[in-house]
Amino acid sequence: MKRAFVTGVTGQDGAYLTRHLLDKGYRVFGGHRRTSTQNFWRLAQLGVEGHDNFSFIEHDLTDLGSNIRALTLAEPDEVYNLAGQSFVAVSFKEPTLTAQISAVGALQLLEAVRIVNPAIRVYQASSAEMFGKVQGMPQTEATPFYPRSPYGVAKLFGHWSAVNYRESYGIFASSGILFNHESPLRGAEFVTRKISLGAARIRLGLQDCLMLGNLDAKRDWGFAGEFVDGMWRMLQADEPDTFILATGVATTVREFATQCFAAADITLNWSGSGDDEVGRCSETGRPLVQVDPAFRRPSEVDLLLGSPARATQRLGWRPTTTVAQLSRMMVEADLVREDQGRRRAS
Ligand SMILES: C[C@H]1O[C@H](OP(=O)(O)OP(=O)(O)OC[C@H]2O[C@@H](n3cnc4c(=O)[nH]c(N)nc43)[C@H](O)[C@@H]2O)[C@@H](O)[C@@H](O)C1=O
Repeated sequence: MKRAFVTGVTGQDGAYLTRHLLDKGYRVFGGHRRTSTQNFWRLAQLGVEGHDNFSFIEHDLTDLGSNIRALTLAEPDEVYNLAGQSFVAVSFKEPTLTAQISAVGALQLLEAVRIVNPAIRVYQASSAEMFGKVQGMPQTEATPFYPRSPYGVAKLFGHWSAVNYRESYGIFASSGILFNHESPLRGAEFVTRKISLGAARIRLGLQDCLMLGNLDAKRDWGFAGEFVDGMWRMLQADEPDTFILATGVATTVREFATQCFAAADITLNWSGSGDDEVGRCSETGRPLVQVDPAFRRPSEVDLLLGSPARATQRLGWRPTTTVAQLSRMMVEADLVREDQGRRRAS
């Protein structure tokens, strides 16, 4: 039975990956940092919490001793580093914390692997945010990096640390440069889930209007449930390397909102521009989506579009969920959850 240690197990990717590994017969240890309110809803929803082959390990990525302790307890064949401060907007407000977790934390984990057992295979969660102000289209593993946020800068440090430990110590450390990947388990602060939740709540009469920032930003959005399989495949390859996981299709925030509202049976008509742009209900003319400049960022990543060609050729990884299917899946899940919440409240 293979053993895996997953950091950041309570997040969207941690939950999907752990489910994936359990389905493949792994014994999985999930690292989580104690907080005053527990955050296990994703693990409960996927049937991970309480599974015979799953255990939690209390763990702090930024603490070398904690990393060594976790690896000594779990004795893993594979480590997946998914822990981090993953919200780009917050990284502008908490840049040092972001760097401590996503940059230095990644290094501390690699260092612990080197000390405890250099034969452990490591997956480092890198990010398309490292491409930032993009230097090529579509972005490939050869595209130069140009991060535009403290988050992107921190992720770049983690990425190069993985490459460096591969080259310096022969550690099997693969870096997955993942483009945006979403699901019904996404946190509500990220734009896709904010929109799917807003569309569902407006449909159910629980909310009047949805406030967004930059509607022109384009992202390459895929389904997180498929991306975790790409992570796993990276650690089954003959050689460690850097791989992009993306769909190769980019969509604007505006178009994603249009699709989500359509999935909630509401047609949006857009008018105006800049901060005055409005998405109105085609039947009533009511403004349902408006712009709040507070949701704009000090520096924006306008467009991310990745090529998954290397992952397809070398790992056999191919995403199949379209952005239309993704938006529908997310809205349908939010309609059910919000309706259940409404019934419980009444
Ligand atoms: C690859 C990368 O992917 C994610 O980072 P992100 O792309 O920043 O994700 P997001 O959903 O916060 O923003 C997407 C776009 O949408 C724009 N946008 C407009 N209006 C709102 C708005 O109201 N809220 C938010 N959050 N964004 C908005 C926003 O300005 C940006 O252009 C993380 O998983 C990250 O961990 C990661 O690695």
